[in-house]
Amino acid sequence: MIERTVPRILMCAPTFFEVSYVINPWMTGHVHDTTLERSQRQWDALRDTISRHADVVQQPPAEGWPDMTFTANAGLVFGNTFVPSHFRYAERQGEEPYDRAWFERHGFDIVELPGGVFFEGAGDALFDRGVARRLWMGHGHRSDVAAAPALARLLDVEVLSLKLADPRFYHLDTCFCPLADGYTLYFPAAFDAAALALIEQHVPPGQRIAVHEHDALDFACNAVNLGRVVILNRASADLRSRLEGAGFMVIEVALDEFMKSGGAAKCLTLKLDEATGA
Ligand SMILES: NC(=O)NCCC[C@H](N)C(=O)O
Repeated sequence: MIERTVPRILMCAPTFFEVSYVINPWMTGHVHDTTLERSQRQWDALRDTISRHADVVQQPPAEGWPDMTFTANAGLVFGNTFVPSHFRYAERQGEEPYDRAWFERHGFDIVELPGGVFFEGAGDALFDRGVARRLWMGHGHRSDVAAAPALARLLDVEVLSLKLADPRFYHLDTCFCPLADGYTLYFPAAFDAAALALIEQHVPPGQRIAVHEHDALDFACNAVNLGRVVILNRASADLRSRLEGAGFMVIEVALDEFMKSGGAAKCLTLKLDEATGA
């Protein structure tokens, strides 16, 4: 497969975005607390920023499915294969037919997980950017641990399972972000001891960028990495200088309207060219 030089990123406009139910701690106290004007403005800024480093492809939003703007959760892309999500909560399950139809229409091969396994796509499954065919998978809140061996078999990849321990960091992409050349941004306290040991075993100390709680709560790990660019909601001066020291350029885009729903930059995107590295 020929790898594209300009990555394609799937985004879905927040036309119908709102907080209308509570399925994670961030949503508590924010029901009907967002406005279309603010969310559209912040999403436009993210789209424009990403457009300078990638081609943004847009999926039409569907009325009645307010979290569909978080395209990371549609499923997992690997080469031309798409593994659709099976959402844990009924509040999001209605997104599934729209996502499946979009990927079918765009020529992806649809590969199914076994029935009854919850899996929330690239919210919980993130490819390493240093080691080919290595997938990090979070479980414990949304995705089932049973998705890990199934994905390993279906995609012929190594899957490293990480148990998430803090309900505020309910998807792996809220507390862990593989970056170019194997650098890894993560919030250690979001993981159980075995998961932390696994991270430390597979990511060399010089490539681990552990964030403090204040950065984690600002969704700094929920970053979009395109080459040497890291796009995120906010980074402290300390985190910014550590990322710059590792050769990354940090771009902040305020996304607080989406944080009321428990998501930020990475959740609002899905990379459509996930290299198979084979
Ligand atoms: N972390 C992500 O990948 N996506 C954010 C999803 C937010 C949505 N309100 C949810 O709880 O599923």
